This record gives sequence, C-alpha cells and structure tokens, in this order.
Amino acid sequence: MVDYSVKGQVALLEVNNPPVNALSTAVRTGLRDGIAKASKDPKVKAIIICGKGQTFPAGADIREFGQPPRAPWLIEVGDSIEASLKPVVAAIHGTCLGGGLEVSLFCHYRIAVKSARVGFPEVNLGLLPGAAGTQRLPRLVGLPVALDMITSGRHVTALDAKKYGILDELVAGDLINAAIKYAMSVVGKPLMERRLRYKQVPGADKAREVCEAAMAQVKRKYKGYEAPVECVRAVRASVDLPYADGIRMESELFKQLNASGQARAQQYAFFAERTVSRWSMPNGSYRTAKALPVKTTAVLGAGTMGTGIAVCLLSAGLPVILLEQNEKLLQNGLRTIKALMEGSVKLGKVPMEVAQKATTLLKPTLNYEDLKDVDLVIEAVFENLKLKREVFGKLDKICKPSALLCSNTSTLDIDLAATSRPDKVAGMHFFAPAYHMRLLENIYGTKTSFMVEEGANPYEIDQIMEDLGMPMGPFKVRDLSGIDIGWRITQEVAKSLGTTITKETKYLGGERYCGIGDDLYEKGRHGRKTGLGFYKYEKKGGKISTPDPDALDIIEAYRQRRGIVKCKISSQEVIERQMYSSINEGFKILEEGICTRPEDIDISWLYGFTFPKYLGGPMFYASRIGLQKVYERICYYHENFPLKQRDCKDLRRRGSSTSGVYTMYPALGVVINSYCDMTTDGGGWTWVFWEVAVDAATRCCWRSPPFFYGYVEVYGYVEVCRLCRGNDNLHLLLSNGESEMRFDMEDFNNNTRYLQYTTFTVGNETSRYLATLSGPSGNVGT
Ligand SMILES: CCCCCCC/C=C/C(=O)SCCNC(=O)CCNC(=O)[C@H](O)C(C)(C)COP(=O)(O)OP(=O)(O)OC[C@H]1O[C@@H](n2cnc3c(N)ncnc32)[C@H](O)[C@@H]1OP(=O)(O)O
Repeated sequence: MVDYSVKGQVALLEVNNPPVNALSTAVRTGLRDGIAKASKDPKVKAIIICGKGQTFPAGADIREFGQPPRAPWLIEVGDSIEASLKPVVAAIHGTCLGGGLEVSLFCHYRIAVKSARVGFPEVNLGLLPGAAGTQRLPRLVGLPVALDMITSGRHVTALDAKKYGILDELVAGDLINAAIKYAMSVVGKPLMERRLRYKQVPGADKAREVCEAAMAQVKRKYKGYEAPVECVRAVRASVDLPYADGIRMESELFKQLNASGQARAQQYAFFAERTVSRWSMPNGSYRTAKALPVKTTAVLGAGTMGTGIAVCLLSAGLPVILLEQNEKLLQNGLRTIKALMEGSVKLGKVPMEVAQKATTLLKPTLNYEDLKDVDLVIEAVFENLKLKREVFGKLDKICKPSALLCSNTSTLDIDLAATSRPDKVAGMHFFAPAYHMRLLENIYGTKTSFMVEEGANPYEIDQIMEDLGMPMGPFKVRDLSGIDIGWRITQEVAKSLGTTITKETKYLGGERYCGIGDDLYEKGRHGRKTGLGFYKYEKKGGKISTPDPDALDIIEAYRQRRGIVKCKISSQEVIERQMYSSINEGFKILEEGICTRPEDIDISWLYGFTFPKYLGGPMFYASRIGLQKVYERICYYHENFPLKQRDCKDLRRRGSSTSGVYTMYPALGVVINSYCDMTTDGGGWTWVFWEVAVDAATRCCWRSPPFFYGYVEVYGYVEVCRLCRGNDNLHLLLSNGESEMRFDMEDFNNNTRYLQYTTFTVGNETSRYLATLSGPSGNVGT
C-alpha cells in the first residue's frame, strides 16, 4: 500500500492504493512505518511522500467512516511526519484532498505540478477535516482563505494554492526527479519554522469579525446543513485555543458530525452518484452500450427552455443551430443566450474562452432545411401535442436517418411522436435552468398545490421546504418554470384524455385536480417572466420575489367558489405530503422498472431538484424513517385526501415485512435493526438511546455515544420526534401529525451537549407526548 525505496540519499514513500490512493488503515500503517524506517536509515537525508498512479492521496477512505475506527490514526501518522528530523517533502499531482491535504500539511515542504488541485471536500460528506486540517491550514494561509476552502469544499488549482502559500513551489517535468532535487536543496535547513503547530494564525486580531461573518454566510448559504457550521467553529478554535486544545475540539466535532444522520446521508449520496453511472436496463448496460457520436446539434424553440438547453450544449463546446418560427422570437432568444453566457462567465461557471467560442458555434435559423446534417435535435417548443407531432413529422423528413430526435417534454407521451425512426426518438427532459442543473431525465414532480387548495399558504410551504434545505420552495419553482407551461401541460393532458378542463373540474384522469394555477394563468400571472405569479417580482423576468396579497386573494376566491373550508396544515404535514408522495412515486418507478435502484431516484432528486444532500434523497430518507411508518402515513393521507396518494404495492410489501428500518443503501450496509428508546428516569431526566446494527457482511455496529448530539428520529405513535441541530439552537420537535411542539434547548449551546442533562419542563402537553412515547408501539418504549 506504500512502496518504500531509496533514490540516492532520498527515501521515497509512494502511496499505492488505486484508484485514488485513499488513506486506508493499510496506507496509514505504511506511511507511519516508512517514516520510521527512513528516519533510522543513516544513508537517507530527506523523505518524499507522493502518490503512485493518478494522484496524491485524495483523502481518507470514506468507506471506513461507517466502521469502528482503526489505528493508526491519521493524526498520529501526521505527528510522526512533522516530528521527523529529516525534511519531508510532499510531491503532489492529481487531487490532493481531505486527509491527503492534511498529510501534506504535516510535511515540512509541499511542491506540485501545475495540473494538481488541493482542497478540503469533507464538508460535502457532512464532516470537517478531522486530522488537524482546521488547525493547520489557518496557521499557513490565514482565516479568510482557510474558512473559504473548508466551508465550501472547493478544489483549488495549484496556481492559486501557490498564491495562498499552501504550496512552496510549482514544478514542471518529472515530479519525482524534481522532488528529489528539491528535497536535497532543503537538507540542513532548520525544520522548526516549517512545523505548522508552532505558527500563529496570521491576522488573528480580526478573528472575531471574520469568523462571525463566515458563520452568518454559511447559515444563509447552507441552510439546514450541520457540517459548515461546525467547520467555522473548528477553524475559530485555531485562534482561540492552543494547538493541542484546538486539535481536541476538532476531533470532538468530527466525531459528532460523523455520528450524525447527515454525514451518513451525504456519504450515501457520494457513492450513489457513482453507482448510478453503472446503469443497467433489460436491453443493455453501461458495460455494453456504445455512445453515439454527437458533433452537431440543433435546438427548436428559443424560449426559456430552448435557450437554456442551447447554453448547456454550447458550454460543452458543441455547435448549436437554433431554430425559431420568426425573426423576432429568434432575436429574443439570441439575446437571452448572450446574457446567460455572460452571467455564467461572471459566476465563474464557464471560462471566458468557452463563452467566446460559443458565439462562433451558435447559428440562428428560421429554416428547417438547415437541420439536415445534425446528429442531435432537441425540440423545446410549446407543450402542445399537435404542434410537437407536426415538428417531429418535419424533422423526420429533413434530418438524416441516424439523427437523434429528442423532445424536452416533461409530460407528453414520447411514443406519440409518430416518425419512421421510433428507435431514434427519445424524451430529453432538462431541468430548469437547463444550463445549470446536472440532471437530464424524466421524473414525476409533486403536486403541492393540493395543500394550498385546502388552506395552506404557498409562502409558508415554500419557507418550510427552504428551511429543510431546498434552494427554492415549490411555488417559486412554478413561477420560475412558468405557470403558463403548467397550464399548457394540463390542457394537453385533458385533450389526450378526451376531455376539457372547466372551472368545476375536480378530477383529471382519476386524480384530484387543482385549478389554482388556471386562475393565476387567466389573470396573466405566468410567473417570473410576467413579473407576477404566486409571487410578485421586482420586474418582468426578475429574481426578487415578495409575497403578493393579490395572489392570496385569487386563491381565497378559488376556495370560496369551490366551497372549500380553509384549514390549518402543520409544517410536519407539509413535509410529509411533499416527501411521502415523492417516495410513493419513487416506489412506483421501481415497481414499473423505469429505474432499477433507489440510488437512481435519489440522484435524480439531488441533481434535478437540488434536494438537500444531508437527507440523502427521498428514498434514503424513507429508509431512515422506516417503510412501515411511511406506508402508514401514505395510507392515512390516501384515506383523507382520496386520489392524491396512490397505493404502491411494493412499498406495502416492504412496509409490512419490516418491523424496524429497512434501508436500501448497499454502500453503507443494510440496516437490519434500528432501535430507538427514549426514557425518563426517576430524577426527571430524559434519555435517548439510539442503536443501529448493520448487516453481517460489513460486520459493523454502532451505538449512540453516551451523549447524543445531532439528529435523532424516534418513531412510535408520535409521528416524529426529532432532535435537530439548527444553525444555532438545538431543538426537539414532537409531532403527532396534527400539531407539533418545538422545544428549544439553549443550554445545548453552552457546553451541555448531553441530552440526558436536559429536562423537558413544558407542563401537561409534554407529559401527554412523553406518555405516548412510552406506549406499546414498536420501536419506542421506556
Ligand atoms: C477523529 C477521527 C479523525 C479522522 C480523520 C480523517 C480526516 C480525513 C477525512 C477525509 O479525507 S474525507 C475524504 C475527503 N476526500 C474526498 O472527499 C474526495 C472524494 N473523491 C472525489 O472527489 C473524487 O473521487 C476524485 C478524487 C476527485 C476523483 O474523481 P474521479 O471522477 O476521477 O473518480 P471517481 O469516479 O469519483 O472515483 C473513483 C473511485 O474511487 C472511489 N473513491 C473516490 N474517493 C474515495 C475515497 N476518499 N474513499 C473511498 N473511495 C473513494 C469512488 O467511489 C470510485 O469508486 P467506485 O464508487 O466507482 O467504485
């Protein structure tokens, strides 16, 4: 795992653990032993640590995080590197990330090739750099850069890393030869000043303002995520505490994060992202499929989706022919594309050269004949079946037989696009904004306006979902994608069902129909583009949304017309009805064989709807709640709001066959038993125990530490009992599905992190809830 050799007077420790040289137990052992061996060898004057193959170590082995930790700890290995009396040089290529960057920060010198990248991506796994990274990076580069790198997880180019002072030198040519030369040049130089633990953090006098600003920023930017907040706390300790105490605090915070549900979910998402690329269908798989070469493309329609798709293709360096029906629409589209490209460059998402090249790759046209040689056509015309069929008819005649003809439809049946080449016709549904979202797929959405019909306020629903970590609530999304689009889609669906939608329509195709969108549409409120939708915007096409009393009046008038008595819907119900309907659809998709694994569905949500990664995805979320529980709630909603939630046999089977939590995340092992116990002792303290055992294959079992810190869900008769770590306050949320109670536990912030040290002194109501918790139901008992 670590190849040891001596070249002249230099010992070479080459980490050899493909594909990314992760710092597994064997690698850590190899590094520790290598340093000891080189230190004892009188011939050796300097030591080099590097990676064999593609990269310097890209971090700890993520698969080890779910298992009992094994010595040697990375930090001990690091200490032995730093203590070496012979200079140790990190020779970096590829991606030097996480634990890899920490190893390099223990080395006395760091050199790299220009193509290398460094970073601390732990935050994306729900963690913080736990092997001294939060204490050593600030000492090397100061707080602003350290905070930015550690809370964002971004990869930094070698050039920038040199600028920040992370790297001592950039080298060209053969890295090992350059490293040997470099190592020999530093032999005999004092090492004390190269040991970061003895350095003060530069600019420490500004620590308070800098850290407070960083904390405010991460709370705003990463709502609901625990790790970025803890990253700031840990980095701040590099200034507030002596090195050894800072390390202790970092390690404590790391363990808390690692024991939390968020880290599990984010690590699941990491592996799920990779799993989905290994797709398999009845007629082939990623192993057997061959990509068709696409060198030229065309986009039909220069509206919101068409221009977004064009930008996406142009950013990938593909030539695009943009076709519209008249000059005015075409020119509008070209202006939009130019503005989007400029915006992407400003945000650093597209390099300037790519944007400049894009202008030469884009060809506007009004003539279908110009499409005769393209390899791929994506139509994004109005969601109107007749129009789409016409378009496909023309394309079929004009385009070469091998051309792929794709539709950006989100709802229409692709088989209805009658062509002579059905095998070359596909649905290619981009998610808005098409140039930004990483998902290209067809998936079901949630129909949240049902809840608004019953009495919920769209702004409250959006707020609840945004607090959960969605970047935009569902009504803001509807305004963004266009209420007119939704209107057109339902008109088409009605037509295909041989019916029409009227003011009285309550069911469409057997499902409950909500006409609030139609009422907004009729009043010209088509969303952002018209400046009015569910929200009011600062201008047509604006982004700043404010709640609009006029929209609420339209909704209220709708309710009155239909004789609906407005009722209060709890935030728990909002979350459940959103999430559980998606989970139900997820199981239907699996049942129908459209997707083969829950990971496929979760990744669709993570990419397509920017679902919060700390929840893993709806299917992972369901697995944590327990399918039995989810199924019961779906049945409850199905009975109370008929036709909204449809029964799903597969979920029922899974639900009824499992008593605890059945999970579907093989990357982390199948949970065979999840047990949660909440009890109040004679002294009035409430204790929570949480135990999870995973399957025999991974032979891994973890129990809640003596304290519980983070996030716990308890299921019994009480629907949800959550201990949440909000950005500042810990709170316990109890809900019985109708009402909920939230207890803020401010004491938790003042070093009393232990649940057993907290009493719930909230009178009779609480007793009722706690008494319910002690009832005979399944997982919860006293
Ligand atoms: C108190 C206790 C203290 C403990 C302290 C520990 C502190 C250290 C923490 C860490 O280091 S956390 C890990 C930080 N590193 C990362 O997050 C990097 C993750 N990897 C990537 O970003 C990418 O893989 C890459 C390195 C940029 C390479 O990308 P590329 O597209 O080339 O390849 P992939 O398909 O992504 O990966 C190939 C293959 O490798 C697996 N893999 C990647 N990284 C790891 C890893 N760190 N651990 C285990 N496995 C890893 C990845 O899953 C792929 O395998 P398959 O899934 O396809 O089988």
